[in-house]
Amino acid sequence: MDGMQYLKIIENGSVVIGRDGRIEAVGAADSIKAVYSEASFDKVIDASGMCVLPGLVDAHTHPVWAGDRVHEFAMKLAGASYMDVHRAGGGIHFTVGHTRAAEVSDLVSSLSSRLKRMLRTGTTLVECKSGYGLELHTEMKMLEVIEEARRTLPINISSTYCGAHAVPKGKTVAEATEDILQVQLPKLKEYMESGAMKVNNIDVFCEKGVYDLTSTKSILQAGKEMGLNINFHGDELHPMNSAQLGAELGALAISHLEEVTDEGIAAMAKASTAAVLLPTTAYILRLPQPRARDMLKAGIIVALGSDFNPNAYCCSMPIVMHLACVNLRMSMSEALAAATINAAYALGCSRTHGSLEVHKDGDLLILNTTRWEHLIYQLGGHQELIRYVIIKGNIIYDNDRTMCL
Ligand SMILES: N=CN[C@@H](CCC(=O)O)C(=O)O
Ligand SMILES: [Zn+2]
Repeated sequence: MDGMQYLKIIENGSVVIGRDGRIEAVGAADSIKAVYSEASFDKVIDASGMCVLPGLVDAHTHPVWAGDRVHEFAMKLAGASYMDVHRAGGGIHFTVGHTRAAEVSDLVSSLSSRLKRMLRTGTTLVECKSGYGLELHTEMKMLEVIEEARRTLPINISSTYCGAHAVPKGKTVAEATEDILQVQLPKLKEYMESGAMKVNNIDVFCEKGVYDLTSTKSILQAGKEMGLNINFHGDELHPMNSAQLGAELGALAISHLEEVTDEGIAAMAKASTAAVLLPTTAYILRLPQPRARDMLKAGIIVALGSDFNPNAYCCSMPIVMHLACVNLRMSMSEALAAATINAAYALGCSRTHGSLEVHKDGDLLILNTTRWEHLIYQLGGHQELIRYVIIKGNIIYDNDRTMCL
Protein backbone atom coordinates (compact mmCIF):
# COMPACT_ATOMS: atom_id res chain seq x y z
CA MET A 1 0.00 0.00 0.00
CA ASP A 2 1.19 3.53 -0.68
CA GLY A 3 1.28 4.48 3.00
CA MET A 4 3.99 1.90 3.57
CA GLN A 5 6.36 4.00 1.46
CA TYR A 6 6.05 7.00 3.76
CA LEU A 7 7.35 6.47 7.24
CA LYS A 8 7.10 9.38 9.61
CA ILE A 9 10.62 10.26 10.66
CA ILE A 10 11.21 12.79 13.45
CA GLU A 11 14.69 14.34 13.43
CA ASN A 12 15.91 15.20 16.95
CA GLY A 13 13.00 13.51 18.59
CA SER A 14 12.18 12.29 22.09
CA VAL A 15 9.92 9.59 23.48
CA VAL A 16 8.49 9.62 26.98
CA ILE A 17 7.28 6.34 28.49
CA GLY A 18 5.13 6.43 31.62
CA ARG A 19 5.44 4.15 34.64
CA ASP A 20 2.57 2.12 33.22
CA GLY A 21 4.85 1.18 30.32
CA ARG A 22 2.86 3.14 27.76
CA ILE A 23 4.09 5.93 25.53
CA GLU A 24 3.10 9.29 27.01
CA ALA A 25 4.63 11.59 24.44
CA VAL A 26 6.56 11.34 21.21
CA GLY A 27 7.72 14.23 19.06
CA ALA A 28 10.32 16.96 18.67
CA ALA A 29 12.83 16.94 21.53
CA ASP A 30 12.50 20.72 22.12
CA SER A 31 8.77 20.69 22.65
CA ILE A 32 8.87 17.56 24.81
CA LYS A 33 11.59 19.12 26.93
CA ALA A 34 9.44 22.21 27.45
CA VAL A 35 6.38 20.18 28.48
CA TYR A 36 8.37 17.93 30.84
CA SER A 37 10.73 20.60 32.26
CA GLU A 38 9.45 20.03 35.81
CA ALA A 39 9.17 16.25 35.58
CA SER A 40 11.55 13.76 37.13
CA PHE A 41 12.36 10.57 35.31
CA ASP A 42 13.42 7.16 36.60
CA LYS A 43 15.76 6.82 33.65
CA VAL A 44 16.86 9.02 30.77
CA ILE A 45 18.69 7.62 27.75
CA ASP A 46 20.70 10.06 25.68
CA ALA A 47 20.24 8.72 22.16
CA SER A 48 22.19 11.48 20.41
CA GLY A 49 23.57 10.19 17.13
CA MET A 50 21.33 7.16 17.43
CA CYS A 51 18.01 6.16 15.99
CA VAL A 52 14.83 5.01 17.71
CA LEU A 53 12.52 2.50 16.02
CA PRO A 54 9.37 0.67 17.11
CA GLY A 55 10.12 -2.83 18.42
CA LEU A 56 9.94 -5.43 15.66
CA VAL A 57 6.99 -7.80 15.43
CA ASP A 58 7.51 -11.36 14.21
CA ALA A 59 4.13 -12.54 12.92
CA HIS A 60 4.86 -16.27 12.45
CA THR A 61 7.04 -18.67 14.42
CA HIS A 62 7.13 -22.31 15.57
CA PRO A 63 9.53 -21.95 18.51
CA VAL A 64 8.52 -24.88 20.78
CA TRP A 65 10.17 -28.13 19.75
CA ALA A 66 12.84 -30.67 20.54
CA GLY A 67 15.36 -32.24 18.13
CA ASP A 68 16.88 -30.18 15.35
CA ARG A 69 16.76 -31.12 11.66
CA VAL A 70 20.23 -30.20 10.50
CA HIS A 71 20.43 -33.62 8.77
CA GLU A 72 17.39 -32.71 6.67
CA PHE A 73 18.98 -29.43 5.65
CA ALA A 74 21.71 -31.53 4.05
CA MET A 75 19.07 -33.70 2.29
CA LYS A 76 17.31 -30.62 0.94
CA LEU A 77 20.58 -29.12 -0.26
CA ALA A 78 21.13 -32.40 -2.12
CA GLY A 79 17.79 -31.98 -3.91
CA ALA A 80 14.99 -33.42 -1.71
CA SER A 81 11.88 -31.24 -1.60
CA TYR A 82 10.05 -30.26 1.60
CA MET A 83 7.25 -32.71 0.81
CA ASP A 84 9.69 -35.53 -0.14
CA VAL A 85 11.11 -35.33 3.37
CA HIS A 86 7.63 -35.01 4.95
CA ARG A 87 6.23 -38.03 3.07
CA ALA A 88 9.26 -40.10 4.06
CA GLY A 89 8.26 -39.56 7.70
CA GLY A 90 10.70 -36.72 8.36
CA GLY A 91 10.01 -32.99 8.55
CA ILE A 92 7.18 -32.14 10.92
CA HIS A 93 6.80 -35.85 11.83
CA PHE A 94 10.42 -36.03 12.98
CA THR A 95 9.91 -33.01 15.22
CA VAL A 96 6.60 -34.40 16.52
CA GLY A 97 8.36 -37.58 17.72
CA HIS A 98 10.98 -35.60 19.65
CA THR A 99 8.53 -33.03 21.01
CA ARG A 100 6.09 -35.66 22.29
CA ALA A 101 8.95 -37.31 24.17
CA ALA A 102 10.39 -34.07 25.57
CA GLU A 103 10.09 -32.95 29.19
CA VAL A 104 8.22 -29.70 29.78
CA SER A 105 11.27 -28.23 31.53
CA ASP A 106 13.46 -28.89 28.46
CA LEU A 107 10.89 -27.31 26.15
CA VAL A 108 10.62 -24.28 28.44
CA SER A 109 14.37 -23.88 28.52
CA SER A 110 14.88 -24.15 24.74
CA LEU A 111 11.92 -21.85 24.07
CA SER A 112 13.31 -19.34 26.49
CA SER A 113 16.74 -19.24 24.81
CA ARG A 114 15.12 -18.92 21.38
CA LEU A 115 12.91 -16.04 22.53
CA LYS A 116 15.92 -14.32 24.10
CA ARG A 117 17.76 -14.65 20.82
CA MET A 118 14.77 -13.05 19.09
CA LEU A 119 14.77 -10.23 21.64
CA ARG A 120 18.43 -9.51 20.96
CA THR A 121 17.62 -9.16 17.26
CA GLY A 122 14.96 -6.56 18.06
CA THR A 123 11.73 -8.58 18.27
CA THR A 124 9.46 -7.31 21.03
CA LEU A 125 6.21 -9.08 20.01
CA VAL A 126 6.19 -12.59 18.57
CA GLU A 127 3.55 -15.07 17.48
CA CYS A 128 4.26 -18.60 18.83
CA LYS A 129 2.51 -21.74 17.56
CA SER A 130 1.94 -25.20 18.94
CA GLY A 131 1.74 -27.92 16.27
CA TYR A 132 4.37 -30.56 17.02
CA GLY A 133 2.06 -32.71 19.13
CA LEU A 134 -0.88 -33.42 16.83
CA GLU A 135 -2.69 -35.00 19.79
CA LEU A 136 -4.33 -33.54 22.86
CA HIS A 137 -1.62 -34.10 25.45
CA THR A 138 1.34 -32.69 23.54
CA GLU A 139 -0.59 -29.81 21.93
CA MET A 140 -1.70 -28.67 25.40
CA LYS A 141 1.82 -29.25 26.74
CA MET A 142 3.19 -26.93 24.04
CA LEU A 143 0.60 -24.25 24.77
CA GLU A 144 1.45 -24.48 28.47
CA VAL A 145 5.13 -24.04 27.63
CA ILE A 146 4.22 -20.88 25.71
CA GLU A 147 2.15 -19.69 28.72
CA GLU A 148 5.17 -20.21 30.95
CA ALA A 149 7.32 -18.08 28.64
CA ARG A 150 4.63 -15.43 28.71
CA ARG A 151 4.72 -15.42 32.51
CA THR A 152 8.50 -15.31 32.82
CA LEU A 153 9.92 -13.35 29.89
CA PRO A 154 9.38 -9.70 28.96
CA ILE A 155 8.76 -10.38 25.26
CA ASN A 156 5.10 -10.01 24.19
CA ILE A 157 3.58 -13.23 22.87
CA SER A 158 0.56 -13.97 20.70
CA SER A 159 -0.10 -17.71 20.99
CA THR A 160 -1.59 -20.00 18.38
CA TYR A 161 -3.17 -23.43 18.58
CA CYS A 162 -1.90 -25.31 15.50
CA GLY A 163 -3.05 -28.88 16.18
CA ALA A 164 -3.72 -29.24 12.44
CA HIS A 165 -0.08 -28.69 11.46
CA ALA A 166 0.13 -32.19 9.94
CA VAL A 167 -1.98 -35.33 9.81
CA PRO A 168 -0.55 -37.59 12.53
CA LYS A 169 0.89 -40.91 11.42
CA GLY A 170 -1.73 -43.67 11.45
CA LYS A 171 -4.71 -41.31 11.00
CA THR A 172 -6.64 -40.17 7.94
CA VAL A 173 -7.43 -36.48 7.41
CA ALA A 174 -11.03 -37.17 8.43
CA GLU A 175 -9.97 -38.93 11.65
CA ALA A 176 -7.48 -36.22 12.52
CA THR A 177 -10.08 -33.51 11.87
CA GLU A 178 -12.57 -35.34 14.06
CA ASP A 179 -10.01 -35.57 16.87
CA ILE A 180 -9.36 -31.83 16.68
CA LEU A 181 -13.07 -30.96 16.61
CA GLN A 182 -14.27 -33.43 19.22
CA VAL A 183 -11.30 -33.78 21.57
CA GLN A 184 -8.65 -31.07 21.27
CA LEU A 185 -10.72 -27.93 20.73
CA PRO A 186 -13.26 -28.71 23.48
CA LYS A 187 -10.40 -29.22 25.97
CA LEU A 188 -8.72 -26.03 24.82
CA LYS A 189 -12.02 -24.20 25.26
CA GLU A 190 -12.26 -25.51 28.81
CA TYR A 191 -8.72 -24.29 29.62
CA MET A 192 -9.40 -20.90 28.07
CA GLU A 193 -12.68 -20.45 29.92
CA SER A 194 -11.12 -21.40 33.24
CA GLY A 195 -8.37 -18.82 32.67
CA ALA A 196 -5.66 -21.53 32.76
CA MET A 197 -4.59 -20.61 29.25
CA LYS A 198 -4.85 -17.58 27.03
CA VAL A 199 -4.66 -18.57 23.37
CA ASN A 200 -5.12 -15.97 20.66
CA ASN A 201 -5.19 -17.65 17.25
CA ILE A 202 -6.07 -20.85 15.41
CA ASP A 203 -3.94 -22.23 12.58
CA VAL A 204 -4.18 -25.10 10.05
CA PHE A 205 -1.63 -26.17 7.42
CA CYS A 206 -3.96 -26.10 4.40
CA GLU A 207 -1.95 -27.98 1.79
CA LYS A 208 -2.16 -30.86 -0.67
CA GLY A 209 -1.40 -34.04 1.31
CA VAL A 210 -2.03 -32.26 4.62
CA TYR A 211 -5.41 -30.60 5.41
CA ASP A 212 -7.71 -30.04 2.44
CA LEU A 213 -10.02 -27.08 2.05
CA THR A 214 -13.05 -28.77 3.64
CA SER A 215 -11.27 -29.97 6.77
CA THR A 216 -9.43 -26.65 7.06
CA LYS A 217 -12.73 -24.81 6.93
CA SER A 218 -14.37 -26.86 9.66
CA ILE A 219 -11.39 -26.51 12.03
CA LEU A 220 -11.00 -22.77 11.48
CA GLN A 221 -14.71 -22.17 11.89
CA ALA A 222 -14.77 -24.11 15.16
CA GLY A 223 -11.81 -22.06 16.42
CA LYS A 224 -13.48 -18.83 15.45
CA GLU A 225 -16.59 -19.81 17.39
CA MET A 226 -14.35 -20.16 20.45
CA GLY A 227 -13.12 -16.60 19.99
CA LEU A 228 -9.79 -17.40 18.32
CA ASN A 229 -8.47 -15.30 15.45
CA ILE A 230 -8.07 -17.21 12.21
CA ASN A 231 -4.43 -17.05 11.14
CA PHE A 232 -3.36 -20.04 9.03
CA HIS A 233 -0.86 -21.54 6.56
CA GLY A 234 -2.20 -21.38 3.01
CA ASP A 235 -1.27 -21.67 -0.65
CA GLU A 236 2.36 -22.49 0.19
CA LEU A 237 3.30 -25.38 -2.10
CA HIS A 238 0.16 -25.67 -4.25
CA PRO A 239 -2.62 -23.24 -5.12
CA MET A 240 -5.35 -24.48 -2.76
CA ASN A 241 -7.70 -21.47 -2.83
CA SER A 242 -6.75 -20.98 0.81
CA ALA A 243 -6.77 -17.22 0.31
CA GLN A 244 -10.39 -17.26 -0.86
CA LEU A 245 -11.34 -19.51 2.06
CA GLY A 246 -9.61 -17.21 4.53
CA ALA A 247 -11.35 -14.17 3.10
CA GLU A 248 -14.71 -15.95 3.31
CA LEU A 249 -14.12 -16.89 6.96
CA GLY A 250 -12.92 -13.42 7.93
CA ALA A 251 -9.36 -14.59 8.63
CA LEU A 252 -7.15 -12.00 10.26
CA ALA A 253 -4.13 -13.35 8.41
CA ILE A 254 -2.87 -16.06 6.07
CA SER A 255 0.79 -17.03 5.95
CA HIS A 256 3.07 -18.15 3.09
CA LEU A 257 0.95 -17.62 -0.07
CA GLU A 258 3.80 -18.48 -2.45
CA GLU A 259 1.17 -20.08 -4.76
CA VAL A 260 -1.70 -17.64 -4.26
CA THR A 261 -3.78 -16.86 -7.37
CA ASP A 262 -4.95 -13.45 -8.64
CA GLU A 263 -8.44 -14.27 -7.34
CA GLY A 264 -7.00 -15.08 -3.95
CA ILE A 265 -5.14 -11.78 -3.83
CA ALA A 266 -8.30 -9.86 -4.73
CA ALA A 267 -10.33 -11.70 -2.08
CA MET A 268 -7.78 -11.01 0.66
CA ALA A 269 -7.57 -7.34 -0.22
CA LYS A 270 -11.35 -7.02 -0.05
CA ALA A 271 -11.58 -8.84 3.28
CA SER A 272 -8.63 -6.93 4.86
CA THR A 273 -6.97 -10.27 5.57
CA ALA A 274 -3.26 -9.69 6.14
CA ALA A 275 -0.67 -11.65 4.15
CA VAL A 276 2.16 -12.85 6.39
CA LEU A 277 5.07 -13.41 4.05
CA LEU A 278 7.96 -15.62 5.10
CA PRO A 279 11.04 -14.89 3.00
CA THR A 280 13.29 -17.34 4.88
CA THR A 281 11.18 -20.34 3.87
CA ALA A 282 10.98 -19.43 0.21
CA TYR A 283 14.75 -18.92 0.32
CA ILE A 284 15.66 -22.14 2.14
CA LEU A 285 13.24 -24.34 0.17
CA ARG A 286 13.96 -22.52 -3.09
CA LEU A 287 10.23 -21.91 -3.60
CA PRO A 288 8.80 -19.27 -5.92
CA GLN A 289 8.96 -15.99 -4.03
CA PRO A 290 5.65 -14.73 -2.57
CA ARG A 291 4.15 -12.07 -4.85
CA ALA A 292 4.63 -9.15 -2.50
CA ARG A 293 4.47 -6.49 -5.25
CA ASP A 294 1.16 -7.80 -6.61
CA MET A 295 -0.25 -7.98 -3.10
CA LEU A 296 0.84 -4.45 -2.26
CA LYS A 297 -0.60 -3.18 -5.52
CA ALA A 298 -3.93 -4.85 -4.74
CA GLY A 299 -4.00 -3.18 -1.31
CA ILE A 300 -3.31 -6.22 0.87
CA ILE A 301 -1.89 -5.56 4.33
CA VAL A 302 1.49 -7.22 3.95
CA ALA A 303 3.28 -8.40 7.10
CA LEU A 304 6.48 -10.40 7.67
CA GLY A 305 7.45 -13.29 9.89
CA SER A 306 10.65 -15.24 10.49
CA ASP A 307 8.84 -18.62 10.37
CA PHE A 308 11.44 -19.80 12.90
CA ASN A 309 11.10 -23.62 12.96
CA PRO A 310 13.40 -26.63 12.55
CA ASN A 311 13.16 -26.22 8.76
CA ALA A 312 13.86 -22.48 8.67
CA TYR A 313 16.26 -21.72 11.51
CA CYS A 314 16.24 -17.94 11.57
CA CYS A 315 15.30 -15.78 14.57
CA SER A 316 16.20 -12.42 13.06
CA MET A 317 13.60 -10.02 11.71
CA PRO A 318 16.35 -7.69 10.36
CA ILE A 319 17.52 -10.61 8.16
CA VAL A 320 13.90 -11.31 7.18
CA MET A 321 13.49 -7.65 6.16
CA HIS A 322 16.69 -7.84 4.12
CA LEU A 323 15.41 -10.93 2.26
CA ALA A 324 12.04 -9.24 1.76
CA CYS A 325 13.75 -6.32 0.09
CA VAL A 326 16.09 -8.33 -2.12
CA ASN A 327 13.94 -11.36 -2.99
CA LEU A 328 10.39 -10.05 -2.60
CA ARG A 329 11.33 -6.65 -4.02
CA MET A 330 9.91 -4.67 -1.17
CA SER A 331 11.34 -1.23 -0.37
CA MET A 332 13.05 -0.78 3.00
CA SER A 333 10.12 1.35 4.21
CA GLU A 334 7.65 -1.34 3.17
CA ALA A 335 9.70 -4.01 4.91
CA LEU A 336 9.84 -2.00 8.14
CA ALA A 337 6.08 -1.36 8.08
CA ALA A 338 5.54 -5.07 7.37
CA ALA A 339 7.75 -6.02 10.33
CA THR A 340 6.08 -3.60 12.75
CA ILE A 341 2.58 -2.15 12.37
CA ASN A 342 1.32 -4.62 9.74
CA ALA A 343 2.66 -7.62 11.65
CA ALA A 344 0.90 -6.24 14.75
CA TYR A 345 -2.30 -6.00 12.67
CA ALA A 346 -1.92 -9.66 11.63
CA LEU A 347 -1.90 -10.55 15.34
CA GLY A 348 -4.81 -8.27 16.24
CA CYS A 349 -2.45 -6.05 18.26
CA SER A 350 -2.11 -2.91 16.14
CA ARG A 351 -3.94 -0.77 18.71
CA THR A 352 -1.26 -1.42 21.29
CA HIS A 353 1.87 -2.38 19.32
CA GLY A 354 3.72 -1.83 16.07
CA SER A 355 4.38 1.93 16.12
CA LEU A 356 5.57 4.72 18.38
CA GLU A 357 2.30 6.43 19.23
CA VAL A 358 0.85 7.84 22.41
CA HIS A 359 -0.99 5.21 24.52
CA LYS A 360 0.74 2.29 22.78
CA ASP A 361 3.20 0.10 24.67
CA GLY A 362 6.66 1.61 25.04
CA ASP A 363 8.41 -1.09 23.01
CA LEU A 364 11.33 0.23 21.01
CA LEU A 365 14.84 -0.25 19.72
CA ILE A 366 17.69 2.20 19.87
CA LEU A 367 20.22 1.74 17.10
CA ASN A 368 23.88 2.71 17.03
CA THR A 369 23.35 4.64 13.80
CA THR A 370 21.53 7.77 12.67
CA ARG A 371 19.91 6.04 9.68
CA TRP A 372 17.47 3.25 10.46
CA GLU A 373 17.96 1.70 7.01
CA HIS A 374 21.29 0.27 8.19
CA LEU A 375 19.34 -2.34 10.15
CA ILE A 376 18.20 -3.83 6.83
CA TYR A 377 21.14 -2.92 4.62
CA GLN A 378 23.81 -4.50 6.83
CA LEU A 379 22.96 -8.19 6.45
CA GLY A 380 23.49 -9.73 9.89
CA GLY A 381 24.67 -6.34 11.20
CA HIS A 382 21.89 -6.16 13.80
CA GLN A 383 24.26 -7.79 16.25
CA GLU A 384 26.22 -4.54 16.48
CA LEU A 385 23.58 -2.07 15.34
CA ILE A 386 21.00 -2.71 18.06
CA ARG A 387 22.17 -0.93 21.20
CA TYR A 388 19.04 -1.21 23.37
CA VAL A 389 15.86 -3.26 23.26
CA ILE A 390 13.16 -1.70 25.43
CA ILE A 391 9.82 -3.26 26.36
CA LYS A 392 7.15 -1.31 28.24
CA GLY A 393 9.79 1.26 29.10
CA ASN A 394 12.26 -1.24 30.59
CA ILE A 395 15.69 -1.87 29.10
CA ILE A 396 15.60 -5.58 28.34
CA TYR A 397 18.86 -5.73 26.46
CA ASP A 398 21.85 -3.42 26.50
CA ASN A 399 24.28 -4.55 23.83
CA ASP A 400 27.16 -2.63 25.42
CA ARG A 401 26.81 -4.44 28.68
CA THR A 402 25.21 -7.57 27.28
CA MET A 403 22.98 -7.31 30.31
CA CYS A 404 19.99 -9.52 31.03
CA LEU A 405 20.22 -11.93 28.13
N1 LIG B 1 4.63 -25.27 6.27
C1 LIG B 1 4.30 -25.63 7.38
N2 LIG B 1 4.85 -25.32 8.57
C2 LIG B 1 6.12 -24.68 8.78
C3 LIG B 1 7.24 -25.64 8.72
C4 LIG B 1 7.22 -26.53 9.90
C5 LIG B 1 8.27 -27.58 9.88
O1 LIG B 1 8.77 -27.97 8.80
O2 LIG B 1 8.61 -28.04 10.98
C6 LIG B 1 6.31 -23.46 7.92
O3 LIG B 1 5.50 -22.56 8.06
O4 LIG B 1 7.27 -23.33 7.15
ZN1 LIG C 1 4.73 -21.95 9.71
